[in-house]
Amino acid sequence: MQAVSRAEVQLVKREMARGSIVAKTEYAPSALPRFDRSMMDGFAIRYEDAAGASAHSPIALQVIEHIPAGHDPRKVLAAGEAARIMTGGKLPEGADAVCRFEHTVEALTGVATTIHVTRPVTFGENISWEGEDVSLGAPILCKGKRIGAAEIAVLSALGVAAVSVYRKPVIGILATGSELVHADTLPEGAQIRDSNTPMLVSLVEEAGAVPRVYSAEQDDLAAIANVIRQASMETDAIITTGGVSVGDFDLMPAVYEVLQAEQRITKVRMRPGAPFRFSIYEETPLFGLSGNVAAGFVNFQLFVAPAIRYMAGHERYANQVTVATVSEGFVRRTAPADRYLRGTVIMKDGRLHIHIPAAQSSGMIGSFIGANALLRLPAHSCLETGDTAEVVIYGPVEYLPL
Ligand SMILES: Nc1nc2c(c(=O)[nH]1)N[C@H]1C(S)=C(S)[C@@H](COP(=O)(O)OP(=O)(O)OC[C@H]3O[C@@H](n4cnc5c(N)ncnc54)[C@H](O)[C@@H]3O)O[C@H]1N2
Ligand code: MOO
Repeated sequence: MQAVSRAEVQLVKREMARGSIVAKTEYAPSALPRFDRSMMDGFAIRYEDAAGASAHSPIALQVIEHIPAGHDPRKVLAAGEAARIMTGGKLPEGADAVCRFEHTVEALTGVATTIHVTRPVTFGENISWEGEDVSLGAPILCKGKRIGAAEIAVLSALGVAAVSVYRKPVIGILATGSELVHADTLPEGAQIRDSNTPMLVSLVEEAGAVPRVYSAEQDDLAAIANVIRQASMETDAIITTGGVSVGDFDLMPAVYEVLQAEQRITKVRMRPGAPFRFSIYEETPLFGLSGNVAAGFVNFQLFVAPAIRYMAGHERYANQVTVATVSEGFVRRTAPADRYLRGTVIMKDGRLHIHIPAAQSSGMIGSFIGANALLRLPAHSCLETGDTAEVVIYGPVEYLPL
């Protein structure tokens, strides 16, 4: 990760912070709830007053006031008294429990001045005490963690209007290849629709960054170099697809030469995605992915996603690696070089299992539908049904009932 750096810290409005990563741990400026409150519709009482109450020998209490949510109690509750209180209502001084309507008689009319409690309550029953949810000074946002709906709810409840987060990195995307047409264009002859660009837009967003799509006069070295020059001034990193292998029109190596980019990685010993390249141009990282759609997907998950998460400020930016058991129906396989097999991991009987489809070619994307993991088959190893193997999980895992 030395090759990429964290984006700068900025203050953003609470509602704009969703999906961003916390740059500075935030502490609760006040307690939640702000006051002792009722969790049920019922009567605030002194718990000792209801000791021994039952349906056969109910205990009578005098109703002294009515406390809807949002209203301050006006009276102090004494022994033998009750205050009609609604869920969320502020507990009157002197009360230490709430007896719900269902455990009283004559309660539901709302006008009774005396109620009969038919069940004892314990101290604090149906009460949420001040600070019980979030105590004053407790950490509410932790550095390096992603902000989601729950964090935004807590910030709102505490009135925190803005938070320090890392700016979401902007990632340039450039698909190369003169055979490509836009996904909405009807391809003619041997043309193909560009599926890498929309795929990368989604992957970049999933990784917590902002995609910016570029286009260049295709298979024109100077034009591609110019677009990269321009993009390097507007983005934090650039992803290209295609043209990284040894074909007659595979221009990316020549583009890096023209740009005098510092080439750090020119090939990786794995499939799919062997021709992956990583370079630095004017301090901007350039990820050169294979044009083969599955190869590009694998390159992205293994190398680009962790780098983006790092730039975005994630504390745990590395891929999630664990082990899973290969499910029924897998045809025994060996690998001359490290191989990543796409598959679907599920949790069953308390263990992770992976189903691996037969279609594993670098140019095929169909078998990625519904997949959530890549199984690593190390070079010169053999894999069959029932074996356990290392898996990189990149999507949500379904849990089957036990
Ligand atoms: N003689 C050799 N040929 C190849 C080698 C090799 O070592 N020697 N490597 C193979 C491997 S492995 C891969 S992977 C591919 C990599 O090719 P490139 O990354 O240079 O990609 P392209 O040639 O530009 O395209 C490959 C394939 O993908 C299609 N493509 C390209 N861009 C898109 C896009 N945006 N959306 C959808 N599909 C795209 C393109 O039409 C090609 O079919 O090279 C092997 N060859
Ligand atoms: O490395 Mo390439 O991605 O196998 O086909």
